Amino acid sequence: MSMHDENALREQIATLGQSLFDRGLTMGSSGNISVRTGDGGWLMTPTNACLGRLDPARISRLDRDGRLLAGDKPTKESFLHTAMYEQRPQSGAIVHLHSTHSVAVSCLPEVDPCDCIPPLTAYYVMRVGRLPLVPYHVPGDPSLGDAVRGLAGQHSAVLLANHGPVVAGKSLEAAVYATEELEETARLYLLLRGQNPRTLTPEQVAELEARFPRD
Ligand SMILES: O=C(O)[C@@H](O)C(=O)COP(=O)(O)O
Ligand SMILES: [Zn+2]
Repeated sequence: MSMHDENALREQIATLGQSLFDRGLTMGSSGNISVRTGDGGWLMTPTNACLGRLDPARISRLDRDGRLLAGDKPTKESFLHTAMYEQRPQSGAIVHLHSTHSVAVSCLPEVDPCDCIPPLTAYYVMRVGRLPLVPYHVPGDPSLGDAVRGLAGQHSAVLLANHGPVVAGKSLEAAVYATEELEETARLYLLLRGQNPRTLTPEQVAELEARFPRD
């Protein structure tokens, strides 16, 4: 990857991080973002950094073995990100947020751990699909990577119990869009809770999946 391309990616991470933060999709220094680089390594947001105020030059650059090459110490969730990439060669970026409604769903005792949010809308099916719950782990614990590894091959998004969503996309833009859609659908799900909403039928979901395959 040329220096020019790397710098453009650094700028894009900072711009989209600020956009997510400014719209209240993650707070304080929560959340992290990574993007795969052309040489098999990654750019990752530094640990304890606010996504709303990222300095592109300080974003961590890791090689294919996860060693830090440049920038600040990476997110403590680097294991989680690399575990997900390992299972998803088609994914170019990952976003993890503490977006309020998604976190709320991750705390509900009644959610189906194989599929936390029902197919309420077509766009949710197109962007996210089936969303499994990953049992609670201490943030940054390498065991979280192992837990995600078993699910990431089949799912581009997972929900960490009592923590938040982790969403992969072909590009950073795609991962951000899917994370936004997940958050809005979590909000709808909470709004409709107890009202027995009509969801899409399995046939409607299958049709969407055939016409709009996800990455
Ligand atoms: O919840 C956590 O502690 C992490 O998952 C997180 O969101 C922020 O950690 P860093 O990326 O290490 O700042
Ligand atoms: Zn987190």
